[in-house]
This record gives sequence, C-alpha cells and structure tokens, in this order.
Amino acid sequence: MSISNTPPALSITIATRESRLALWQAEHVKALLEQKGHRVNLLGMTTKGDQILDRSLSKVGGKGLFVKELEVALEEGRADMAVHSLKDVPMDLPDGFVLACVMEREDPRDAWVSSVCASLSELPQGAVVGTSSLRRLVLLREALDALGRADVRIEPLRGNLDTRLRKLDEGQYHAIVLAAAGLKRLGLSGRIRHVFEPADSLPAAGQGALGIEVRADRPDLIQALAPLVHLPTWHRVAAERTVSRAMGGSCSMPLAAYAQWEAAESGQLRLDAAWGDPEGLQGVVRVSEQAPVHDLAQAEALGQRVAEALRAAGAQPPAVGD
Ligand SMILES: NCc1[nH]cc(CCC(=O)O)c1CC(=O)O
Repeated sequence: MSISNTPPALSITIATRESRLALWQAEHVKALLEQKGHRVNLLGMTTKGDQILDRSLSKVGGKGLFVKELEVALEEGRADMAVHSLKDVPMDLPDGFVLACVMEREDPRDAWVSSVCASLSELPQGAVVGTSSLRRLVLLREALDALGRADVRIEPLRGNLDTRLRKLDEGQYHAIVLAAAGLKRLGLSGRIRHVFEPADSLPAAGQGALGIEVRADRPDLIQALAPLVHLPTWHRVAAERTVSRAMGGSCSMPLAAYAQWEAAESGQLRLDAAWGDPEGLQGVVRVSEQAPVHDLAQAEALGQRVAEALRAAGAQPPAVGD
C-alpha cells in the first residue's frame, strides 16, 4: 500500500479547437501534465465560432461561440478538459462546469502588425486598418481622432491568426491589430512592429491568459491541474472578468478591463476599464480603481466597483432582452 501524497497519474483527454493557436495551447497543457506523470491525448473539434467566417462575430452573437462544442464533449465523457483563451470564455460557465485552472499570463497587450508602417502615426493617407474586435475599433478610432486622422478607415477582419495575417499580406489592409499573446505563442513575434501599452489600447478581460475547464464532478482533474495554477494571474483575470459580467459584456460591446499588480508582492491590484458605446456616438468612458486583493472574492469585489464606476460615468449596459 502506498502512503505517498503524490496524486495518482491519470489518463486525460483534452478537447481542443483545431486552429493553430488552440492546438498550440492544448499541446502546451499536455506537455505540462505529462511532466507531472499523466498520460494525455488531444481530441480536435471544430466549433461554431470557427465555422462562421463570413459575418462579424459581434453580429452572430455572444460569448461562448468557441466553447459550447467542447463542453458537450466533456458532458458526454468524450474528453476530460478543455483549454481556452480566457478572453473567449464567459464569466458564468453552464451548471456542472468549473474553471479548474488559470495559468500564468502571456503578454496581455495588443500588437500592431504591418509591413508598410511602424505605427498609427505613419499610416499613409486613406489607409485601412483591420481589426476583429469592437474594443480595438473604438480605442483605435479614439487614438486616430486624437491624431486628426479622419482619413484612416478601420475595417473588420475575421478568421484565425493565419487567415488574418494572410489578408494583411495580400494587401487588403495597411496594418492590423491582434493580441500579442497569440503571435508570440505561434513563434510570430517577428511580425510585431509595435506593442500598445495598456494606456493606449486597453486589453480585453482575460487577454493572454489560458483557462482550463472541467466538469464540476471531477475533483481528480481539479487536483491534477493544481500545479499549473498561477494565482496572481487568476486574481487579475477574475477582477477583469467581473467587470465584463457586471456590464453584460459580449463581443457586441466595446469593453476593456485590465488589472495589474501595483508592485510585486504589494497585494495591491489596480483595475482599469474602458467602455465605448457600440454606435460610437459617445466618447470612450474610462475608470480606474485599486484595492488590496488576496483572494478571488476581493478580486471580484474590485471588478464590481469598477463596473459601478463605469456606469456612474455614463457607460450603459445593454437593456435586458437585447
Ligand atoms: N478572439 C480571438 C482570440 N482569442 C484569444 C486570442 C489571442 C490569445 C489570447 O488572448 O490569449 C485571440 C486572437 C486575437 O484577439 O488576436
């Protein structure tokens, strides 16, 4: 009989989307779990979010487009866990599912990719910039307006990372804006001309962080994932994701929320948020608050305060039923 405290080695199947980025992320988790002695294989799947390439995601609606099919696989026992970009995961998971792990964050910032110009200010007259998110669109528009660049157009850009880069290379855009994290994971950091500081393009809630979802009735998996958890990241993204939930955030709402530790080990979390109205009639609303955070409840309380501050400053969550 063994009296060791080492958790038992498990045989684990990870459900994953089949984009290059999703596969990289699943392989990354696989390698880490294998280092802990588990046996891991991948189950590749295509989700609704991957299939809809002709319409803007903000129109077809809702968070969770990339998540649902993976949850069905967990539900049916075809897979044990799903690795997600947290940015794409709704704050409230369906009943019976939990977020078992948040891993250390990759670069959360937005990146400027272009072969013709190194930054916004160098864009030629009448240039076209591509981006897929309303958040980036609203923040870019604000920055361009500040430069007096009404001539620059911002156009939608869809598809996985490779598709977006191809559209740029074909000349459909002068520049595009993407998450730095995805480019770095795929070894494409060489394509980044400029990373936006959070003050200039405030990141989306959860950007750059990976989360692992399991069924709530699998304590064995939750235990196996414990060594992969990075609590400082978890507290940051919990604060950010609370803002998104409290604002009724979906990809049809331009909303940014970004938390950072004021100083290493200070326990002081600063949370910045920005909201733009989807019609673009109102200016961007920005707020910032900070608080000591030592657990998830405190992180969520900070997120709640920031959401209230956003509303007090004029941000309007969508009407119920919208
Ligand atoms: N919405 C798609 C998506 N989901 C996660 C990432 C990047 C990686 C990450 O944020 O962890 C991207 C691509 C992008 O926004 O450019």
